[in-house]
Amino acid sequence: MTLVAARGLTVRYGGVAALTGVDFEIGAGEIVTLVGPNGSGKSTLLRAVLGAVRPTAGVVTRRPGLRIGYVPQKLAIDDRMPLTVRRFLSLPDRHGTTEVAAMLGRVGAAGLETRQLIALSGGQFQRVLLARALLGAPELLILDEATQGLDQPGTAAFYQLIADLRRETGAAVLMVSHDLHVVMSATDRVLCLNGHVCCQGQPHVVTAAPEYRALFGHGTHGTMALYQHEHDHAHEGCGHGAAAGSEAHPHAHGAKPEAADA
Ligand SMILES: Nc1ncnc2c1ncn2[C@@H]1O[C@H](COP(=O)(O)OP(=O)(O)OP(=O)(O)O)[C@@H](O)[C@H]1O
Repeated sequence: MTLVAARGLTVRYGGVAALTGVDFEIGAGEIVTLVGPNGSGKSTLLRAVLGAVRPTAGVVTRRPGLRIGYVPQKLAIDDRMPLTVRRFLSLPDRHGTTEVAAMLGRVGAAGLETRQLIALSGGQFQRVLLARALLGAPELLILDEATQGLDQPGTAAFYQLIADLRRETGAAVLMVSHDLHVVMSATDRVLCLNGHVCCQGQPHVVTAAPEYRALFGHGTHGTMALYQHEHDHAHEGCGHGAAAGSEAHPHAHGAKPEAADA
């Protein structure tokens, strides 16, 4: 079942074309990762899916009544205003003490209820934001570079948590990530943007090859980041220029898998 679909989505900010003619959809329970260089329209696509930005042309359709949970890239907190984690998690919708405690436990942030929001570490704060999004029982969870500022073990653990949550709740996940080598093992589909859709494809997790395990370690469950995708056009600026009319060709893409010995 399709949760959100965009057809011919074009977004301009004044004279700047952020997205041009993007076709996109995400189905129930699917994990889709958006990749692309800075300024390639990733956040704009998320915002269009959320309904926070209006298409200049094209349409975005959401399944009626769709519950969306959003974990922003950053959240400006006024450090003059005291705000505990518990209060924050009950804004705007109230949630009971038990429910809040259980959700904090689920995201690996147990016992933080009475802590001040501004006193949390980067990793704790991201987990609290995730808890807040999950308290709304979303059918679609949207994450915009949610692991910014986390170290590599923290990042890997965060994506593992996302994959576990998808399995438990059945929620679809749409996320922007620069952590290609880490996120691939938890992704069904990758969409490479550069103002338009450059390419997309399924990640192919390689778990069996002992030489890869020896090289890349077991930090992300012994998996590594490789995926295949198909080109049907030439393009520049995505870091993998293909000849015009080239045929589908599997290859490693983006950041090289690195040693993950967490
Ligand atoms: N509110 C805005 N007003 C004007 N231009 C904007 C606005 N938001 C984004 N843009 C422009 O639209 C383009 C796409 O921006 P967007 O934030 O969607 O890219 P991104 O891929 O998420 O970038 P990054 O990886 O740096 O976060 C950029 O050229 C950006 O400068």
